[in-house]
Amino acid sequence: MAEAPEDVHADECLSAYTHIYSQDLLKDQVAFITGGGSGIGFRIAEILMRHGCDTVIASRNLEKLTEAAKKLTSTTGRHCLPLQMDVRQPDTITTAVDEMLKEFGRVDILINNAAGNFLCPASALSFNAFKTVMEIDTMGTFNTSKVVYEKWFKDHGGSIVNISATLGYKGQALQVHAGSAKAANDAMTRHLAVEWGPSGVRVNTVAPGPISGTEGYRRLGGSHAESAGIFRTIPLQRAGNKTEMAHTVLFLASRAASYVTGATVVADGGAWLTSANDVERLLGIHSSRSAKL
Ligand SMILES: CC/C=C\C/C=C\C/C=C\C/C=C\C/C=C\C/C=C\C=C\C(=O)SCCNC(=O)CCNC(=O)[C@H](O)C(C)(C)COP(=O)(O)OP(=O)(O)OC[C@H]1O[C@@H](n2cnc3c(N)ncnc32)[C@H](O)[C@@H]1OP(=O)(O)O
Ligand SMILES: NC(=O)C1=CN([C@@H]2O[C@H](COP(=O)(O)OP(=O)(O)OC[C@H]3O[C@@H](n4cnc5c(N)ncnc54)[C@H](OP(=O)(O)O)[C@@H]3O)[C@@H](O)[C@H]2O)C=CC1
Repeated sequence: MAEAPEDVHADECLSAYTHIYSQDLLKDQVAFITGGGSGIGFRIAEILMRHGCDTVIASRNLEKLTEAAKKLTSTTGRHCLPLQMDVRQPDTITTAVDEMLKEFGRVDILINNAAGNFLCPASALSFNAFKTVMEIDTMGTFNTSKVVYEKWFKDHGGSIVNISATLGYKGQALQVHAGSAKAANDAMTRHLAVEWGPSGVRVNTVAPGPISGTEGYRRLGGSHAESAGIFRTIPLQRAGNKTEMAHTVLFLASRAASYVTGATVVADGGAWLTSANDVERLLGIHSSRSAKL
């Protein structure tokens, strides 16, 4: 199996991190990261901070965020502010963005990383379940982008990076809710890039494949897929890791990508190019089953 650079399963901050980009790439900038208290969002916060950035990590669970912010601050020496917020509730976003501007006086980068997902056959998916995932993934991305744009980016410019997924590129069983929501986000990226470009705002997306060491990966049967050898059918023959996603985000967020906007960068080891994305077949689950998974 092809080897993954950096630690594949580390839940803690990276102990021996090797810089790929200049360490002051984001010096004195501020990033707002939704869902930054865990998984890929946490690693994005860490890598951005290791490049000179201060961060706000925002989601629903303040206890988790506070613990994460402590770790991030002590490991990187930059300031991380944890703020409670639900991307489905615009009022909470407004309050969080106001608090960030009060604390830091600016924001340069927005990472729309928060999402909700589970495996469920379309026939068993309730109307409310589909709506819930659309509200978190798609509306949540729009809500947060709009608040940050109105309050800061409109007058100062900025960089937005959305986190999508390649799972819907060919269609995939048990994922109609998440695949639809992420596809809408890819379109949103292009629309907002066109509308907000004249204000100096770049809008891009990173589309991951299976990324190990997160709650999302566990929920979607990642460990099972791994031990069953399923990822060998991916061209790079493995799941990706959080650091690899964070590096792709860092590129798009930074001045290294100053002429890139409206782009979706696929970071999935080539997974969607092969026929290996038939989760139903690979995990031995049948969509005729009516029970929730
Ligand atoms: C990892 C890949 C593994 C294997 C793949 C194998 C091969 C692949 C090879 C190549 C493929 C290439 C790429 C694809 C790979 C990866 C997958 C891509 C995307 C991954 C995305 C994520 O990881 S997103 C992050 C995941 N994390 C979370 O979800 C955490 C946050 N989640 C939540 O808060 C909840 O789970 C929530 C989303 C349900 C929202 O909570 P809440 O607002 O409290 O809502 P509820 O009131 O609980 O529920 C609302 C309605 O939804 C129904 N529901 C809830 N859970 C389920 C379920 N499990 N199944 C069905 N329905 C559910 C609930 O009943 C409510 O509906 P009612 O009608 O009852 O009201
Ligand atoms: N892991 C993978 O294999 C893949 C992941 N992705 C994408 O990467 C991103 C991160 O996923 P991953 O790290 O795996 O998942 P996690 O479950 O670890 O992270 C999801 C984060 O979203 C936050 N969140 C969920 N709902 C809300 C909400 N309503 N308001 C604010 N925050 C919320 C959660 O925090 P809290 O509970 O505190 O609210 C949590 O921190 C997602 O966009 C996901 O779709 C894409 C493809 C594959």
